[in-house]
Amino acid sequence: MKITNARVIVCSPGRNFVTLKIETDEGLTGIGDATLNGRELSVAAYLTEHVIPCLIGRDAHQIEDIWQYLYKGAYWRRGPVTMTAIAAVDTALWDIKAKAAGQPLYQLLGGKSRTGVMVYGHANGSDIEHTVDEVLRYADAGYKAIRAQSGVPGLEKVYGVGKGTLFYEPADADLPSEHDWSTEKYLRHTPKLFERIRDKLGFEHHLLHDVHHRLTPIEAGRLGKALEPFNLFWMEDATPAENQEAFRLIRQHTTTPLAVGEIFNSIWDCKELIENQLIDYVRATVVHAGGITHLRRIADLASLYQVRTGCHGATDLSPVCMGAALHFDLWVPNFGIQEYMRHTEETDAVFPHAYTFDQGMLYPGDVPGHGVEIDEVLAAKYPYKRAYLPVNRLQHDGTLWNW
Ligand SMILES: O=C(O)C(=O)C[C@H](O)[C@H](O)CO
Ligand SMILES: [Mg+2]
Repeated sequence: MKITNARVIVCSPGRNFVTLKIETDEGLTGIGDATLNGRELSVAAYLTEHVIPCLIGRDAHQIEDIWQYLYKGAYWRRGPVTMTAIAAVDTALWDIKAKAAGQPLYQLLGGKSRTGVMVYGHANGSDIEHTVDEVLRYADAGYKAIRAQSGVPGLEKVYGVGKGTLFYEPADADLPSEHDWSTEKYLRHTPKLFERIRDKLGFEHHLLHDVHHRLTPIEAGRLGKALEPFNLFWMEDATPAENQEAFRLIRQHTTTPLAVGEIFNSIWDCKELIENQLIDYVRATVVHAGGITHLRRIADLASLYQVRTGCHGATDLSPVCMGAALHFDLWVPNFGIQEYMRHTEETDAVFPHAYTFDQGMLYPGDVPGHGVEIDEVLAAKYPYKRAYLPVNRLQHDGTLWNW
């Protein structure tokens, strides 16, 4: 089956998405997500100018060979733009292969390892009481696992706190908006938040928290220790992970489980973290980590060290990534949890999908392929709009910090 055509579709139904569509001489098509939040057009150009010309005429069934060809063939290897572009090709080809087989994608990976995919939702509020109410609302909606983020007294805007809707969207301005940050205020506040949530909710539900790279390793150790009585499922991105060794210091101080990896794009970003058992969950997902083909390699390495998966699933990953990730999740033996931030109605309309939510679980559906399509006519009604994530500056002197 030959690849006859491929094209990039950029649209903004509520937020920006980049989608690659591959066509074959047998009439089968497949799509892959290529969205890199805030840098969307770089991946679109990379695909259009540098990747698509290499695909035409190749055998769509040779997924591994095409993966190696694009990875080694680029010479430069790795990096978010390259790996997102490769992921889009890889996802579209798995979609085509599964459609050709007349099977849902999870069957080609090895079949179901579980009945459904446990997800966590995002509860957030302007203060502790508001966040507690939101957590209870998520519990009432059937979620078994809930991430809690709250506004911090004395800070105007913080990561993870939206405007009270289900659709938190941080890429909110055409140039980065500026937030202020105080580690001291955050560290004083966060244990109180989880104490109050456990008081009201009890211990039946999983609770998660995203530090979003804003602490140093020793501060993260302190927070992890302070959160131990509240039994977190994980503390995420406790410190920036470019230096994988940094996690050793956190581990020395706390038994709160650690998750990291939404910004990783290859196995090399997490090799030491996994081999030294410095983390418990790896958060890489299909779109930014080289597609199903590469994510599977990461998960297999992780399984040797009892590290489980916890795929990233924020709104900037399109329903195409979510669909593919759910097939991966249903199969992967060392599955942990899947993040699930709901997309807007406009987004869902542009990307009709087979996956469904019920009682805190997602199900990828049983249609052939990954089960997500794109309505190109509708997509054309939502042109690209530049949108950036915010930056953080230290409140006391304006130093640029991690957001
Ligand atoms: O979903 C999460 O855990 C995030 O940290 C979301 C990220 O801020 C978002 O995907 C950045 O584009
Ligand atoms: Mg995160």
